[in-house]
Amino acid sequence: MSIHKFPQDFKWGVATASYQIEGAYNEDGRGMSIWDTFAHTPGKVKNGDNGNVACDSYHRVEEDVQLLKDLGVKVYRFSVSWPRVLPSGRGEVNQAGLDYYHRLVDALVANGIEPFCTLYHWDLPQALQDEGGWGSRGTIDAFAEYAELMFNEFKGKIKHWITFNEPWCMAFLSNYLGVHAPGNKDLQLAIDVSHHLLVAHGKAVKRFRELGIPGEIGIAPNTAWAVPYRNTEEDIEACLRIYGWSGDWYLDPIYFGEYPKFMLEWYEKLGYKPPVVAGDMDIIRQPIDFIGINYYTSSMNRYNPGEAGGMLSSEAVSLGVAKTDIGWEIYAEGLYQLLRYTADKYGNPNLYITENGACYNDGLEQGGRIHDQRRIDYLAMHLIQASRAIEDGINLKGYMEWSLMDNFEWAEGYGMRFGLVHVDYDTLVRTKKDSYYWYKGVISRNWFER
Ligand SMILES: CO[C@H](O)c1c[n+]2c([nH]1)[C@H](O)[C@@H](O)[C@H](O)[C@H]2CO
Repeated sequence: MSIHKFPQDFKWGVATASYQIEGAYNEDGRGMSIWDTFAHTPGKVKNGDNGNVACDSYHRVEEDVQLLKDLGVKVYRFSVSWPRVLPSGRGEVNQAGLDYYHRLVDALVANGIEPFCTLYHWDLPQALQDEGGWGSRGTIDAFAEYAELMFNEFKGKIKHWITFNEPWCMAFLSNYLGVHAPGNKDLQLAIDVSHHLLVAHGKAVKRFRELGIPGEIGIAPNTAWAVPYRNTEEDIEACLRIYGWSGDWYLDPIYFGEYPKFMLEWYEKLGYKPPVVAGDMDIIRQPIDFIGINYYTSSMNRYNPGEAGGMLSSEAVSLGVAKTDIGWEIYAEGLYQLLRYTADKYGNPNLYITENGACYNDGLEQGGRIHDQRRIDYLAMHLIQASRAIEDGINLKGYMEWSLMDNFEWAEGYGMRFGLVHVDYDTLVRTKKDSYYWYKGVISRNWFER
């Protein structure tokens, strides 16, 4: 057994997202989002589930903040529903929507919890999608205006801002693989979306600085770590393309002002390239204050130019390790390797783990307890790697567990549970799981033994 410690000012937290927990999809002036449209389309989400009610957090601010307070978190990462504050995506503001976020932020601050705000966690106003969505350059300025509204409205109250959650999901999972809203399957569109969201990110950061907003701003890519099947140049490059797809493609333009050359050449060989307009790359490369790392799993990849290798000629093979209930392989070492790679490549910037967690569908047992020991084991394994990274000089500043509570798991619907708190979707009763109490102990001690 060893003791795993964390710095005194380490920012312990949990994370959620608007469409996954809020519900109240058509209340108090909220506009429709692409996820309302997608989830209401038969066949898109398992069991026909949708976020109409979700965890009903829109009506349960005090109850949820009490869960956060009891947990002892220092920060709470949540996202804003863009169509709840700007029903048409731009123009007329919905004051009731802003008032909801003021209630949430004020309750957090009153309880000594720092709000960590994600501006965009996938719920684009449908009105903007109707004009081309992220495939259109018009959405760039719409996002910048939305960001400016939120910066001015919450200036001094919210001091940690994330522009985008998981650009790769916004672009490729949603517009090339078609698994998420709006469900397109078009590689050039996905490359266009990636570029437009990067320009939008840069414009928002630029306004954040120009407005003199106190605090910090960053972005949270989803970074799929890949381990080479064989120690050959072909397999190593196959892994670099996997990471390049989801991480470098976004972080290189921000940190270096250019797309990763090896990925540009890969796409150009296939006949695709980003729609760069003069001045775009300078806008994108606004300095940011941190990178948010969302880590859940890794893959083992090998070069395969055939169909099994897909667009990247990179085939995933099993790591041969245990999987969570959503089928993702558990590979905590991958978190360390990812943190190391990111620190070495981008100049050891401030990092937060903005998401890490596990899907285990343990249910209520006699006596109302939920014994999710597998989640405790998963969290412990990954926190060991986080502590190791800090000891090795990596500027890891905080950890936000995914998720505070079970919630709408996108195309999987409500069947996949990631929460420290169980939600009964019939009654909306929240029940703290064993992992909630374990994590509460880690936070209060700032160390744990394993
Ligand atoms: C490979 O996992 C991805 O990085 C990822 C996993 N997750 C995410 N991104 C999203 O940011 C969350 O909204 C999901 O609920 C959460 C759990 O699926």
